[in-house]
Amino acid sequence: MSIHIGAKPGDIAEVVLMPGDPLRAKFIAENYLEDAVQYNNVRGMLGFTGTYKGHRISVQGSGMGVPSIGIYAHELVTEFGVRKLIRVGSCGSMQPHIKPRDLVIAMSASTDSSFNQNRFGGKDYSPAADFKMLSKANEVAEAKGIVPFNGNILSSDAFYGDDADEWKKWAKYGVLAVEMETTALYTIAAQFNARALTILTVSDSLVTGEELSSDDRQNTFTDMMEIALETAIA
Ligand SMILES: O=P(O)(O)O[C@H]1O[C@H](CO)[C@@H](O)[C@H]1O
Ligand SMILES: O=c1cc[nH]c(=O)[nH]1
Repeated sequence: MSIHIGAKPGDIAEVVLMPGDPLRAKFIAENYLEDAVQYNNVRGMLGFTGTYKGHRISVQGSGMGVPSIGIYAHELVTEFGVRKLIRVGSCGSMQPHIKPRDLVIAMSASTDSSFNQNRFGGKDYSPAADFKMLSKANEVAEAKGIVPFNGNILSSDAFYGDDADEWKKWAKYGVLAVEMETTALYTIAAQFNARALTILTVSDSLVTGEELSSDDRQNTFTDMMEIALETAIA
């Protein structure tokens, strides 16, 4: 058992899906995993292990934001031997051609967080996805008739910022969408020689103001979940 994950050695699979929302973790376990067993309820951050097409898979809520996923990713890799982490999250689109329910795969993650500046003495580290998993996720998506948008995303510390137009600078430089965790996930995976990928479903558009409900965000992003599961077992 680690400080934040109440599992025993061996309870967690080598590959873990990580939604921000612990109830999205429960949805994935209930709808896709066979013989799923809940191994964590510390702080209500649910974690489950089961099998998907005969392969052992875990799904662990990460909570919201860089500090929270930083804790869970670190403990999964260093205390439970996890080797592959796939974030399955929601995001806000910054580009007019990327609409609600579209999929975004994060090749890299820019950030306004100090997480890596602190780590690298003020210098700029570029957290990047695992290329093999990124390629596989695209292959799986295309086989389902889905063409995801691949590119740079923003991991922001603030869901509610002060300047309503701040996102436009990032958008001008080609950033596809905003979420709150990937910069830390990719950095921690790199630190411990593990592999990480973020797949996101667009839950709202900063361009048009459209947004999906909380229930949609928890229970309906099934294309993303299925692509992540197929990538996980590849
Ligand atoms: O839907 P999840 O995975 O939580 O991801 C996004 O949603 C949360 C904000 O509503 C942040 O965690 C952000 O990254
Ligand atoms: O706009 C959004 C939508 C989802 N997640 C975010 O962090 N921002």
